[in-house]
Amino acid sequence: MKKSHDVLNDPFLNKGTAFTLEERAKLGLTGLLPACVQTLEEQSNQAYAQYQKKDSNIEKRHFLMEIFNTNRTLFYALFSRHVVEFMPIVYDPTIAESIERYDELFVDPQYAAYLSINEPENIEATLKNAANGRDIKLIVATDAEGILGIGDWGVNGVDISVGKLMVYTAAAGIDPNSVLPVVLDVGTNRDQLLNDPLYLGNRHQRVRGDQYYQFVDQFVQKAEALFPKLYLHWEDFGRSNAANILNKYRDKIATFNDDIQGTGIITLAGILGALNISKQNITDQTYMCFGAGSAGAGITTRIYQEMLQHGLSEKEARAKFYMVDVQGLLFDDMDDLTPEQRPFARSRAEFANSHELTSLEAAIKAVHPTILVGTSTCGGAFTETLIKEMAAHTERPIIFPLSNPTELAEATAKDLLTWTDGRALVATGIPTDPVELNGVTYEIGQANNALIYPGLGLGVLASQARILNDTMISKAAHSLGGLVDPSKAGAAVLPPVSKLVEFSRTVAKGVAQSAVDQKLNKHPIADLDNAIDELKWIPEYQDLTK
Ligand SMILES: NC(=O)c1ccc[n+]([C@@H]2O[C@H](COP(=O)([O-])OP(=O)(O)OC[C@H]3O[C@@H](n4cnc5c(N)ncnc54)[C@H](O)[C@@H]3O)[C@@H](O)[C@H]2O)c1
Ligand SMILES: O=C(O)C[C@H](O)C(=O)O
Ligand SMILES: [Mn+2]
Repeated sequence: MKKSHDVLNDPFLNKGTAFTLEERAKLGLTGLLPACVQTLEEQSNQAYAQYQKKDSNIEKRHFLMEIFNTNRTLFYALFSRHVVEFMPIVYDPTIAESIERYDELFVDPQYAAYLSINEPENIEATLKNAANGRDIKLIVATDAEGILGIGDWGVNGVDISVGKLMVYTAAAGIDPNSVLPVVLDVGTNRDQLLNDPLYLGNRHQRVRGDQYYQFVDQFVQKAEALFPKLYLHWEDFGRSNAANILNKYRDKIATFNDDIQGTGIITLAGILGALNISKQNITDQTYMCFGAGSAGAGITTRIYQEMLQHGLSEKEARAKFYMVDVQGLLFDDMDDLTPEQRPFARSRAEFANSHELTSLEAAIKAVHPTILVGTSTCGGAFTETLIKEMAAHTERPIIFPLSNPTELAEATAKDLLTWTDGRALVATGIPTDPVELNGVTYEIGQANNALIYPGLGLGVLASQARILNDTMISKAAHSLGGLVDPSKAGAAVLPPVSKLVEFSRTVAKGVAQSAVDQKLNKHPIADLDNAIDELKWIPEYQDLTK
């Protein structure tokens, strides 16, 4: 058993002033703490009072990380008491600034595994060292080429893996002892970092091609060999690699790409919520994606799959979708389409003026979409002119500006509701306060993959599913239905973050049941609810002397 400072310095064991006098005597802690023995409640209240005195969001986050780095139980006890308030601080949007300033603010590696493409021979040792004997069931891995919408941040991007895992525990009770944040440091193309004397990562351009994919594969093989119960979450990879990596492994191991699949699920759930309010059918919609990258194409594919499930043929369903990217409306004669864009590229013969459709506004005028989803990283792209043009042709336009962080959102909910006189059905990627308009309070759903990936992960882990397939993913999207009263004026299209813990459990049950129904569970499960509950970690102190 660890003693003295080995206990105090272990964030998984440390209780700080909550160590009882008996524990202090048995663990060699006598005199190493102030005399007063506090309860977890007293510690939480004291920490929260300190938190409230911090002036900026980044200072609030930095303080919370100090708690995280020294006492995981206290951190999650605090997080569980303030989920709605802490999510935008621990996670999106404040995590963007934390990543941008990672090397300036660095104080602790936070039990992450830093894998360098220059030492692939160290992958196994690094994963073993980082696990340190723990039974790792969940890894969030990033190469940080596409952090949120802020792009390539090299090794700084490790913070997105750490932050995503914090949300897994806060939302779904995933045991923090069983998780491992990983960054694949393959270099960075950001000159600001390469020229920054404080930068802590490999100081060279990103490595691409065979060497890159061999490195990723070595990581997967070693991780799967070391951690047999592993669920592997890919996060914020670049558009040219994200889908390739997911497609290579999705039928072989339990794995998931949050930007592609997670956003697809939450956006479908939001659209189903919106159609619940407008009483319209999904097969009557005309869908436009603005920014057809990992998230945009992933969402489009998910909505397309849903239309097939509602009885449309592939031809009928494809006719409902339009993608706009840097080229404007995407056409099938373009030679720079990604494999994920190509199935949705249109024929120029459909338009008399196809060569003029090189902007979002022109595309909207030509197509008159009823659903517009932004994953473009272009802040403010949904202007009043083009939103009014869209709203002139559909009674309840569904408009989701999903780009993160805040300054990159294509529009604000307030503007969208104002410009459409309250008719728009809105969800945003960042948290948005309710909007008051014409005497109605509009609750704004957060279409962020953080509302779905924790429950999805809990479902995969509880069922010990061999893989995560589309049936399970579709089930996750439909599990979020029915949680909002659509008849209430200003109703949100998604359940509120205040119910995140509750609906993460609902999602987990649906996903786990789907895995078992498909016989994807590696071992027999007598009671699924029990299997889920057994995985749930509660932030409360254990008696270390027993
Ligand atoms: N709300 C969520 O849960 C969620 C989930 C994933 C991604 N996102 C956000 O979506 C955005 C994109 O993320 P991604 O992972 O798909 O990145 P990505 O780089 O894969 O895709 C971005 C796409 O936008 C296109 N684009 C860039 N500038 C454009 C312009 N001026 N006009 C049209 N298209 C343009 C790019 O060509 C690319 O195809 C980011 O801001 C990210 O934070 C949000
Ligand atoms: O990280 C988030 O807030 C959601 C998503 O994964 C993104 O990349 O924006
Ligand atoms: Mn992401």
